[in-house]
Amino acid sequence: MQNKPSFVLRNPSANKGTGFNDEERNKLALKGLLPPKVETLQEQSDRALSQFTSFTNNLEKYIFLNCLRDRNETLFYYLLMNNLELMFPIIYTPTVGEACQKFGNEFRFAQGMYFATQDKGSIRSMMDNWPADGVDIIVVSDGSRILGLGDLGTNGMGIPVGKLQLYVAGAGFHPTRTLPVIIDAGTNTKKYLEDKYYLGERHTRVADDQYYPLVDEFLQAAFDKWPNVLVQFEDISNDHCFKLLDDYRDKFLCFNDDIQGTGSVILSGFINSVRAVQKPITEQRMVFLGAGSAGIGVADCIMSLFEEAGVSKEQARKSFWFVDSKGLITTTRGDTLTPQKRAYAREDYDYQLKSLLEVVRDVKPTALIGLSGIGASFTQEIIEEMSKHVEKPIIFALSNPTTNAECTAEQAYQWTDGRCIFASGSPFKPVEYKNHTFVPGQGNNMYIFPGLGLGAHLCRSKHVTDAMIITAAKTLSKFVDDSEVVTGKIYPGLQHIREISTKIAVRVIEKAYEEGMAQLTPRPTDIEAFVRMNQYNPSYDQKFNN
Ligand SMILES: NC(=O)c1ccc[n+]([C@@H]2O[C@H](COP(=O)([O-])OP(=O)(O)OC[C@H]3O[C@@H](n4cnc5c(N)ncnc54)[C@H](O)[C@@H]3O)[C@@H](O)[C@H]2O)c1
Ligand SMILES: O=C(O)C[C@H](O)C(=O)O
Ligand SMILES: [Mg+2]
Repeated sequence: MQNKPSFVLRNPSANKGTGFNDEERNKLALKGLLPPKVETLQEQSDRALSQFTSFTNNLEKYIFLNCLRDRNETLFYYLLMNNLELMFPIIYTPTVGEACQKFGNEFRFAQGMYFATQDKGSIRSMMDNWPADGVDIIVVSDGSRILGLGDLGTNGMGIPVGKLQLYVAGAGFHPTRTLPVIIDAGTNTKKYLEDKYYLGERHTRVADDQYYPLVDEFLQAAFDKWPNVLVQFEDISNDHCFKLLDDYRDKFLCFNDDIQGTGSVILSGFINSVRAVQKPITEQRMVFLGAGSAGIGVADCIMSLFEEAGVSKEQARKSFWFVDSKGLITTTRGDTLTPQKRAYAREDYDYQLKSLLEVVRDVKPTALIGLSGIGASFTQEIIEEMSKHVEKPIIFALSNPTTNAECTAEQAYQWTDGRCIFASGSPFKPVEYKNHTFVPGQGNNMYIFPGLGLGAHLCRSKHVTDAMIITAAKTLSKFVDDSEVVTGKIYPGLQHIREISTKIAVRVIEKAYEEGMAQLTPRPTDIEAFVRMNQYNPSYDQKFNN
């Protein structure tokens, strides 16, 4: 069967299904293998949308979409790009979280590549098995911290798959040139180790002396095989992710989405929140719940606003309070702090504050930023306490998926009597409160990584720099104008993601040339036209024309 031309019907990147016209059906020996009617992409998409909407369960919708992608990639991306707001919450956060948890049970076909501890020494040759001609972008996870759901091991594959679908739909990477990867270093989640359907290596996580060499071998192999590839580290637990970023950010074209992508998207939301509340950054008092990869990444990015305001780092740090599982992070609480936590540890506390409520009472914050993974941790008491002292509280419940959000949009608007500026990591529906419709913003790194990645890749940047991350944030913030900001809107609608990603890519490329990072010569004269020319758009036009 594989030798017959009709195998094209089983090749998702070549398949058009009923979209093959008569000439193609003759040429490719498809006569009789398809129903007679020749359909347009739009007609196929209409049917697929009606099939999609007939499912009442989100996981079934997820499975339907991924099976569609496995049959006809063009149709999948056409459908997705025409229904972004409806389908992003399915292929991405929050439904992708459930899909990962049930990955072993629902497995139908393999996507991407897996490199496990047993593969040590063979990774480079295994990469030759990847069927595509080239790879422009890899999203790699070890499954150790999937959203706020913990260590899912190999089940985490849904995350690289979903992120790359956003890279294609959101920015215009070519789908056949994307590669989702899982590095399987085991899992510490007993439930999966005992689950007969679990598909990963069945052992607890390997120690660092095995872990780091495995990741190193993967990276060396990837950049050897695909020298111009961009690698995005994703959902890697904080005992490893900071070191990996430090070790490789100046060696390879790579970045960590949870540290830097999140930093950038929340910096953008913060820039607009400051516009909305009309209080300068120097008057903000920020309490963070969670001091992991995302919390630290966000604070590091917000620091840039203080720098621009001429405030020293030492002084700026006094505007941040971090709470982790042990309470307020101070230099005096008697535990050993990681370097990232030490940088924000308060030196001015000779007493212990163990709970978030105590910290909120003590600090009277203007902004409360949740990146803890702990659902419902912004209680009514905490939010009401905060609201007593600030006219327009900034409340970001950023943990994913929805069940892990620190509070819901409805709770935030109700408990602040409609006064808060709210954003969440997972999408919430608009909230009706006191005859007003509040539209919550989605502070999710999905607004940043597609455009950042496209820009860095297209200009062949040597590295992803802090300046590019900040530029991406500022570019995004400009998509919300002053009249919208005053209403509490701090992020643009998802339907604009292509335009946003295009503009971010342009600004990132300009920054890369300014910083001497871009290796593409000559520099394109019209960078925006260059970006647009290189973006994938799903269409049947280009196929089988010769
Ligand atoms: N919205 C976004 O774009 C976005 C981006 C990245 C991460 N996130 C979400 O943020 C959450 C955290 O991600 P991360 O990468 O920082 O994880 P992490 O494991 O690196 O950090 C979690 C932090 O929360 C703290 N914590 C845990 N339990 C706590 C408790 N009971 N009380 C107070 N603090 C507690 C931990 O001490 C740690 O500092 C996840 O739910 C993730 O989905 C959202
Ligand atoms: O995946 C997301 O939705 C955002 C983020 O990268 C996360 O880990 O929660
Ligand atoms: Mg992530």
